[in-house]
Amino acid sequence: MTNTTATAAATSDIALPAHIAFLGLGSMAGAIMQGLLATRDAAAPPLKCTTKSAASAAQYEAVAGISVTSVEQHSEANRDAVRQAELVVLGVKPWGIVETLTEIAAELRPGAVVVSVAAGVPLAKMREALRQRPDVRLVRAMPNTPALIGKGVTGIAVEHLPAAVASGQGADPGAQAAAVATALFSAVGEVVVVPETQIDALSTVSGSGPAYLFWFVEQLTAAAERLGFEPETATVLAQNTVIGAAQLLEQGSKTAAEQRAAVTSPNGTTERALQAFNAADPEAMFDRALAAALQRAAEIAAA
Ligand SMILES: NC(=O)C1=CN([C@@H]2O[C@H](COP(=O)(O)OP(=O)(O)OC[C@H]3O[C@@H](n4cnc5c(N)ncnc54)[C@H](OP(=O)(O)O)[C@@H]3O)[C@@H](O)[C@H]2O)C=CC1
Ligand SMILES: O=C(O)[C@@H]1CCC=N1
Repeated sequence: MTNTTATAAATSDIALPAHIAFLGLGSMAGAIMQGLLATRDAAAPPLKCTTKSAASAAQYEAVAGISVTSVEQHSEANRDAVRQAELVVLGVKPWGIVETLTEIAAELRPGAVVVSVAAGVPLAKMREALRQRPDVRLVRAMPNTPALIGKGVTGIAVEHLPAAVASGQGADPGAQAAAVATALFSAVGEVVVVPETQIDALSTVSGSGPAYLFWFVEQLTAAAERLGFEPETATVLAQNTVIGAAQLLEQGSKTAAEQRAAVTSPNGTTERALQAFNAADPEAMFDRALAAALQRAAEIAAA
């Protein structure tokens, strides 16, 4: 497990609660749910999941180990899903977080841990929606979609409760909540625990990061097509190059810089290509892109 900023609990020390609910099961929460399912004991209680539409719920009809109910078909779906849950994952869009928390506030099991994966929604805003439930522990998480195949990277941040509230909850409720969230996200990849002030910045790197890589593949494919390759061939060239290179990195014997050096013959062709890329000031381009993502998170927080 990687950890650069603060403490991340060891996976083996933590038991994942038996009763888990997922409210919202789209690209992100669906990936976490399916990644988790792959590691879960067949005898474990079903993961209780909800979607907005019946059509989305129907996509999971044949999946064993979960029950999925849509709010469209059953207006009580979210409230029913959380009643027994020790751990609740909020997988709705950022603008649905407060509404969903308000909806489930009275039904949450005492001491439940509620984890939001929403970009830009601060813990303080979530706490405001759950102000009548100081017993419930809140976590902000920023996962990414490779969680689907157990290769996710997730940043988590816990709230710091006022001393008066925290003292009524036994030893360090924040640490306990972090441990539960770590147990969840360790099942689907790497976990980094950070202060909440860093979670939006982390999101611009690892939360959005898969999209940057897919965009790179699209760009390389299109460039190959402009060089005259058929679309199918261009896709094989670009896509398999990125997959192969990522797997070399995963082997871990060399850093990215060392792997790049191994491809780049002195005065060779790759060197010329990299010089052309560097002439476009990639540092400024990356800084601009990540700053734009950070700015959007701030806008969501202020909305
Ligand atoms: N996509 C990503 O890579 C990442 C996303 N995130 C965060 O994850 C969250 C979800 O994003 P994403 O998965 O992309 O979005 P999606 O639109 O794919 O998923 C949203 C899900 O929420 C469901 N939903 C909407 N309203 C309700 C409701 N009232 N009750 C229950 N379920 C509801 C939707 O159901 P239906 O399908 O029926 O509309 C859908 O399953 C966002 O907050 C985002 O910031 C975080 C990290 C990475
Ligand atoms: O684009 C988004 O808002 C979400 C957060 C990080 C990745 N996807």
